[in-house]
Amino acid sequence: MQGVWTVDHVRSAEERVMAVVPAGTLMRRAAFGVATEVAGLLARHTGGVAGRRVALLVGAGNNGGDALWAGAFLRRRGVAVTAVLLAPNRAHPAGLAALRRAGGRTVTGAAAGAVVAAADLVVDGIVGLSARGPLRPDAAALVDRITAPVVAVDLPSGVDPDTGAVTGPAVRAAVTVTFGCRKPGHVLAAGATCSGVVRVVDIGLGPELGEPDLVLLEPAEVGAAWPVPGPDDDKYTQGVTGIAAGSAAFPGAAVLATGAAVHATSGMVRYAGQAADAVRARWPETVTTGAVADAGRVQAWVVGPGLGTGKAGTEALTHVLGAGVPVCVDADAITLLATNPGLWDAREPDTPVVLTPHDREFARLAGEVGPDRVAAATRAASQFDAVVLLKGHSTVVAAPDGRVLVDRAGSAWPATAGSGDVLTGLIGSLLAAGMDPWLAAGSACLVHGLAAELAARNAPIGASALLDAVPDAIRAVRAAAGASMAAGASMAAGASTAAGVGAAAGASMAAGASTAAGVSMAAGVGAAAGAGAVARWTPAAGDGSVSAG
Ligand SMILES: NC(=O)C1=CN([C@@H]2O[C@H](COP(=O)(O)OP(=O)(O)OC[C@H]3O[C@@H](n4cnc5c(N)ncnc54)[C@H](O)[C@@H]3O)[C@@H](O)[C@H]2O)[C@@H](O)CC1
Ligand SMILES: [K+]
Repeated sequence: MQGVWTVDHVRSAEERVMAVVPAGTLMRRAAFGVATEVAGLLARHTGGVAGRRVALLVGAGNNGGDALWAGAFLRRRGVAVTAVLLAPNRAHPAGLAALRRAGGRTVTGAAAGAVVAAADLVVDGIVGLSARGPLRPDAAALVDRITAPVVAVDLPSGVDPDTGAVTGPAVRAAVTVTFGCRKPGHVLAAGATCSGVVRVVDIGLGPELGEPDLVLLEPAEVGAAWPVPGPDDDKYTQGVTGIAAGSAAFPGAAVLATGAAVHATSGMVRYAGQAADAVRARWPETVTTGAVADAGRVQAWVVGPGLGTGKAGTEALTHVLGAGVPVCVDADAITLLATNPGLWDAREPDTPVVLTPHDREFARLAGEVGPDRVAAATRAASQFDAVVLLKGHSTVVAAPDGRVLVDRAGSAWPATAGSGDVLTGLIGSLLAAGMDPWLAAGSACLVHGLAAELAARNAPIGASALLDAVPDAIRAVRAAAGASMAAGASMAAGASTAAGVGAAAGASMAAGASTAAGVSMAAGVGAAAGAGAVARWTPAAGDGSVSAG
């Protein structure tokens, strides 16, 4: 898992480190990381570094200081650096002096627009961890003039550092170079999109950071935990998933949710409901009945997709909540709980529940999501004593015990009708296999996003295609896991680290999973989908971090 830390925790860690290192050390480490990334991008994409034009957008604080120091380092490589001072009287004094000593130029006011428009690359040092609200009008007007790729310092300006919310104009970076660790603004809401590829520069905060506030699952760990049959297994030992979904009006939801459970594990799937004929026709390996009461024993239930909110749906929900096994509650079942909270009384005490609302369902169940998606999901998880998977481009999964993970979709391809039914079926089968509900929800989400990318290959898809790609997605995460295990084994056997890393990188590329960079999981798909300039500037696959030197 990769950790993500809130601004308060980053600041505390910074204070502790700053107390024991000479003044200015952290800023110079940070700035050196920015300069390294900028020089690398210039070299790879313009064929050189010396003589290239870099514009620095410099705000009033230390974020601008980082940009100015980075400019000073870039001058040593012969880059033509011009700093646009947005608050000339408050620009970081030491950074400004360093840039000027190194031969960098500064501009203010009306001359700035032309400098920004003519740059080969723009560095965004407008505002960082102290950001409040969107870009101010003067900065927004300059950002509008940018045609070159942007490297954001620490965080794209205009993005809320702790929620990723963007409420007005914001910088859209090709690369964000951040310091010490990822912050929530890099992975949540619109901030995840504005950040582009995130590079983490080690400035020595690591030992002081403590437990992360959020985590990101890695494809390799999902692959390692994915349940597959062992030599002693049969169809029952791997968990029987019950699907209470679909109706005469919506048989498709039942077919999709059941299909996901069929693909996810080798355990048995029982379907119960009004779409039994359609399910049996498409998935002959399932056992079908007309009502949940007749379904027989299962190890987890999925309830809701296409179920309807009438009498049959209410009866099905009441039955599964009282069955004493984990339940994934989705779609119409969420609406039923929202409109009739008394239905919660049917829940067998201690039954693990996973709720999978999108924003409108969440609002019905627990009030408006608001700008802080982590706070909303955490609040609902505690209120309902359930894992809450709040869907979005970045999906937040909160457990009642306070654990929170974020799944940053590598693409928007999962946004298609029926996609949620597939996700629910995946979660249900992982619950039936006995996986921790929070991990089950997060793992299903990661595989679901990867399946969408593999299916789409850069063209729109429907949920059936996504479903068909689930086995390939599972193969990919299992291959990533195999590669890490092989790498670990060879390192333990005394093989060189480089060989291990190379093997892992090769295997994850073969698997279509670009893991540590956390960018598009289907290699190349995300880059190809981006706007021309951004795609051209997407960094080469790397390990997602650079040394501060
Ligand atoms: N504290 C440290 O140890 C380190 C900090 N570093 C840098 O310092 C940054 C934080 O610096 P600061 O705390 O000085 O603050 P920032 O540079 O983030 O912000 C400066 C000022 O901008 C103003 N502001 C807030 N929102 C704005 C908006 N939307 N538009 C325009 N102006 C806005 C505020 O008055 C704020 O004080 C980090 O993001 C990072 O770049 C790095 O140098 C690494 C070390
Ligand atoms: K910034």
